[in-house]
Amino acid sequence: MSTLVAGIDSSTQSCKLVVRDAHSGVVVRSATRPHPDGTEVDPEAWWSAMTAVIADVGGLDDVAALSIAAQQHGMVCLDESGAVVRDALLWNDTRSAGAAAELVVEDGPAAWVRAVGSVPVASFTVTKLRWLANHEPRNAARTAAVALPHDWLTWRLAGGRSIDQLTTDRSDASGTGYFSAAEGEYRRDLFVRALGHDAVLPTVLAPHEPAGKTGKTVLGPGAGDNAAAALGVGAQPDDVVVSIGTSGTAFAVAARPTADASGSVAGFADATGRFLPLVCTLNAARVFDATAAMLGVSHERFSELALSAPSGCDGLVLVPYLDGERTPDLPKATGALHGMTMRTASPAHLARAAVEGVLCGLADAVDAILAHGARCRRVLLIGGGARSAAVRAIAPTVFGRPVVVPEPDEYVAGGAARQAAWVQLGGDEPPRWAGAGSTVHEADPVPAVRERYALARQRLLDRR
Ligand SMILES: Nc1ncnc2c1ncn2[C@@H]1O[C@H](COP(=O)(O)OP(=O)(O)O)[C@@H](O)[C@H]1O
Ligand SMILES: O=C(CO)[C@@H](O)[C@H](O)COP(=O)(O)O
Repeated sequence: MSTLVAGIDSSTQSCKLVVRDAHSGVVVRSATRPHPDGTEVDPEAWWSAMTAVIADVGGLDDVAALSIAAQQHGMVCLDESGAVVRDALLWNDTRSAGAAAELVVEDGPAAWVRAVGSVPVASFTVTKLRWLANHEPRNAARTAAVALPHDWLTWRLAGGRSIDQLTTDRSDASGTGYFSAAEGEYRRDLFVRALGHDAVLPTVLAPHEPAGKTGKTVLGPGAGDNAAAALGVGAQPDDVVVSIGTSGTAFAVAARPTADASGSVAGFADATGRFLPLVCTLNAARVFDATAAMLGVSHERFSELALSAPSGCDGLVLVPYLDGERTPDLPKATGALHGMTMRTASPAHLARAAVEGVLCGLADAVDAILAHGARCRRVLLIGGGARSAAVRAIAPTVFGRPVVVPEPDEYVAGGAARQAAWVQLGGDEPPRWAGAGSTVHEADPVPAVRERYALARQRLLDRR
């Protein structure tokens, strides 16, 4: 009988579960359930979605090991008894922008980078803790432990009773702003300075160290979703992965930590003991959702429209900061449409401007990763947005290089399953699974698209 393993992606918009054969990686069953909207969420909603997908696949009785990956940075505060203190503030909740600015001014960006490898922005857990201390001192005082979404879900699934049993992994801990990926240690001083007092932090497990059990199923340490995606897609050191999901991310697996005092590149850890320099934007696939909804069309029609407009949209440029922006750090920014004329006032131009605008932001992200030492043999494009034919076709014109699109799949859940297989089978490296098929998209670069975007973005910056 084959050995089965499972991986979960508790992402911003949904919970996905995939069961795979531990040796071959072949998918055996899968399920998805939605998460509620919003940037402030009761963790119980993640638990309900997760238990529902487990039930949907017929339970875990025949699953030897399971790992949970999840959206990074979310602040889950627990009291002494392990009860949730308040709704979790997610990575895309920008209310802590002022707290982030306060923390950066206190120490200076260079000191933050030396301490934890990143300059904190509103997404980072440490800024959310400072916001809590400033705005909800009673909730801050009740906080006896702070976990991330994947830590909390793993702990609950293990039947966690005491907050001392919380665990995490290096990849997710490195997104808190109080863990140094380079040193492999918490910076409790920074944690205490943000929250106002000390509290329990999850024990950081090694990349394939078990976190406990649920029934007979062994639980892996789990990971942040981007680190799990790197595992799932089998990223090599000279690959740059671009993910277009709720967030837009560009990241690479690196042997050494990065230190970007400008704050663009976050110095995260990966899920194998290496590093994961990463740039994250707040505006990605949901810009396509919003534009398609505005035009009253499906994703398929949106894609057809975008492909029917000329490259560069006759000068129409969308700076897509619909949710504010994280990179560049403009939490209060709004989107802007430049170059409206009688000619460009068409659904096709708007659809293409949305695709080009999101891709230009991600091309800047790729450049930032490369400027910090990553090599780029190929760009791998994943995430829900990569399901769009227009995105796949337009990406090489904007990135200025061929783009490899692995077969549409749940790469975060798949990476978590691969980690679970590693926990189950042991060894120095995660098991090798045959990679999914992929298509290579090539097109002549159109530098004018990025040039016009850069001008439009600068105009937005100048208005501030
Ligand atoms: N064909 C498509 N074209 C454009 N966007 C799409 C398409 N299919 C899915 N999406 C969008 O991708 C997003 C989901 O991507 P996913 O990577 O699963 O995100 P997350 O991990 O943040 O939940 C949703 O906003 C969804 O509407
Ligand atoms: O904040 C980051 C990375 O730093 C995001 O990538 C989150 O981890 C959310 O991921 P998705 O829900 O978009 O997959």
